[in-house]
Amino acid sequence: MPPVLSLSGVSKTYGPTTALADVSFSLAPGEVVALVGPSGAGKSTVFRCVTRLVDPDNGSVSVLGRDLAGLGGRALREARRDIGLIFQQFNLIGRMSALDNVLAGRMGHVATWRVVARMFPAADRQLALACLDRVGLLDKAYQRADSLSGGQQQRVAIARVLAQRSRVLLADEPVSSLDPKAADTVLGVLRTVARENGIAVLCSLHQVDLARRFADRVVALRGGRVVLEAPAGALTPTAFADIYGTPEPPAGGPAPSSCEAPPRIAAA
Ligand SMILES: Nc1ncnc2c1ncn2[C@@H]1O[C@H](COP(=O)(O)OP(=O)(O)OP(=O)(O)O)[C@@H](O)[C@H]1O
Repeated sequence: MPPVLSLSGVSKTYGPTTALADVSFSLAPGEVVALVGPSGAGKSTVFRCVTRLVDPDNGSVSVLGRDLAGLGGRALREARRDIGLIFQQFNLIGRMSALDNVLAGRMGHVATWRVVARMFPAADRQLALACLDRVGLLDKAYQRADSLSGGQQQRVAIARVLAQRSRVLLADEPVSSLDPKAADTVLGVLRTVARENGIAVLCSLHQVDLARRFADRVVALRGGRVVLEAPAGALTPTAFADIYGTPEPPAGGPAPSSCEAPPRIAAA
């Protein structure tokens, strides 16, 4: 199957700092790929390149076979519609209902005046309710977002991406601020919607244990380079030590935030 998201030879420097060096990997429809690596490895820079917040110095990023470089105006807006985003801090509008937050995902699909006036067509409201149902939150549709638990808010954010009809979902540490049970629920929902809707999910995770359990594949960065690209099962304690330069903490613990040891190339 042709990839939905593809990075080819992407490099990015900030002054003297190499954030990414010749990074290549791709995601197939329905695939969940965990992006792991110590602090400063380049994970956020990957996300910034895919959303065009920064442009790579070299290489290309393609979504659905379309190179994002040079896209502007309407073409860029259309490409961005294909990319849904989920953040650590949920990024919902707290005073708005869960339903209105999900409807915000329709922004790229309906006339701007409808968004401003919050007068969405009935079909969009039906779709938004169906998306909330998919994440198990239909009964919370009219509840203020800031009255929901963290895990519920993240599920609303997933519903918003579903309503957006994105083909790629970038999840930047989506469960870092959740307790273990809520984290499992959110990642379970992410995996289910990825498979059922054919959405390619790229998810940065600090908890390597979660990457093993919920991802199909793992891409590990270190010093801006890909040091492991393999099925999630290949993320063994030995591979962990290669990536992070330190032994793996006890089960369920977060990966270390930084490391000093020199990089070693793990299994390809
Ligand atoms: N705007 C910037 N200006 C200068 N250096 C930057 C900038 N953004 C990132 N960097 C550097 O690029 C490297 C990669 O940073 P990046 O934020 O992508 O890492 P990360 O893996 O996301 O880290 P973390 O897990 O801590 O969020 C780091 O050395 C960082 O200091």
